[in-house]
Amino acid sequence: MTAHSTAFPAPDPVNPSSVEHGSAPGAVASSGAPHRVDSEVGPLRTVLLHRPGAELKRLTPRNNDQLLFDGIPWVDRAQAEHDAFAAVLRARGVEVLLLSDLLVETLADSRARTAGVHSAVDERRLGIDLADALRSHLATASAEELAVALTAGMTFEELPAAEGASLVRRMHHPHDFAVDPLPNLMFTRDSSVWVGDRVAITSLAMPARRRETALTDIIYAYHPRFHSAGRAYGAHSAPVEGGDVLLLAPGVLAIGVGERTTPAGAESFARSAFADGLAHTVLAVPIVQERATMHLDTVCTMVDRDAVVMYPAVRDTLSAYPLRPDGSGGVLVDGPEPFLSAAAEAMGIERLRVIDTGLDPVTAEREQWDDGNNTLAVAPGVVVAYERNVVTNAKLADAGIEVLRISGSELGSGRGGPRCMSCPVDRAPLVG
Ligand SMILES: NC(=O)NCCC[C@H](N)C(=O)O
Repeated sequence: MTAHSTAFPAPDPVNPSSVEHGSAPGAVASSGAPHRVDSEVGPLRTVLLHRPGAELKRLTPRNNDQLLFDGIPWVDRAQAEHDAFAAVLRARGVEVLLLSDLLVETLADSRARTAGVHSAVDERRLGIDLADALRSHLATASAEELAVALTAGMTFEELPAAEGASLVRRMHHPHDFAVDPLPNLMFTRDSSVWVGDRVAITSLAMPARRRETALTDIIYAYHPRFHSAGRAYGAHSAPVEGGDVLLLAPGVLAIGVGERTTPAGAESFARSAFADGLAHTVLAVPIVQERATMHLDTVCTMVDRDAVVMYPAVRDTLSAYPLRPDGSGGVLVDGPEPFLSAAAEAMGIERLRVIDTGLDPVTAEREQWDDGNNTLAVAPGVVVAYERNVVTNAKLADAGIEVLRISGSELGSGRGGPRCMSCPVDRAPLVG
């Protein structure tokens, strides 16, 4: 493993994001890193996916609600669907990075191992003795074994055998989780987001997902490919999830505020982006606090440099509070104003087009639930979408958008589509 040499202080192994990142909270000097994302639709060059694995096998009818799944996926089929998704991207020349591969490579670094073990072992749940035993066990596990424990979790019956009596072990059911699984890890969009040449480790709102950012944090801190990448935003700040962050144009962000991202999260993300020179305008966009609209990207995604696909039910009501820097480290707040005109103004275009999906309200509601509006652009006017959203896809095609259809019958049970399942790490700039 390459030595961890950066232009900024080495992270604290048990808390990589604790590094002091420059002037504003979460800010560092520009790294000149080779990764950069300035828009939603610039030709996609590199993307981070997570092929679902053993963590999905932890889902049962007793825990699926708490673990944020609407059903119990058929795991082999979900993996096949995900492989097909990755293949579609590769066929378009996209470099696909798989989170588990990066994690195993990262865990070759002893500081990453320390941080990974620290994130997984919860002394409040295990008690001192069991926590110590688990730490020792994981400390000697191979990188591959540790990566599985970190992603799929561990049950009490999977803990290493121990001498003596432990009340904790004796009173827990053998199938209780000693380390929680992370079945939502495949929604890589939410746990980190690139803005310009910096990566923000987000702050996830739901308890079932919080530990995901420990993994993205150590990957970006210690993987040789990323360890010099600049950071944006503070990983332990107010909740912001990547599904709420849309890069409408270079310097223009929209941040959904609803079930996941809070007003404080949107405001501090904006403050950090302004301090780092990553944005001149952030639109804070209120969305209904419901599961169906958990993130902004469940109702609106960009399909071209000046066009979005949007859930018709919100088209006329979506609003925005434009935030701009006040020049002395603060944030000026305007609005609320209609989202579409506020976005167009900030983007410097005459109009932000909404592809007219013209759906009847029932079909629109069904296809929104199945992530019809959650498309991933691989280039301007070219998007990946779930094939099941037949009507939305047909309307997109009618409007001249090339739709690369993928199957999501099993993947969709986690309530996330192609955008949710992808974290763009590098996009070519938009020219012209
Ligand atoms: N950006 C997204 O909309 N991500 C989908 C996340 C689905 C996951 N089951 C969750 O509830 O967080």
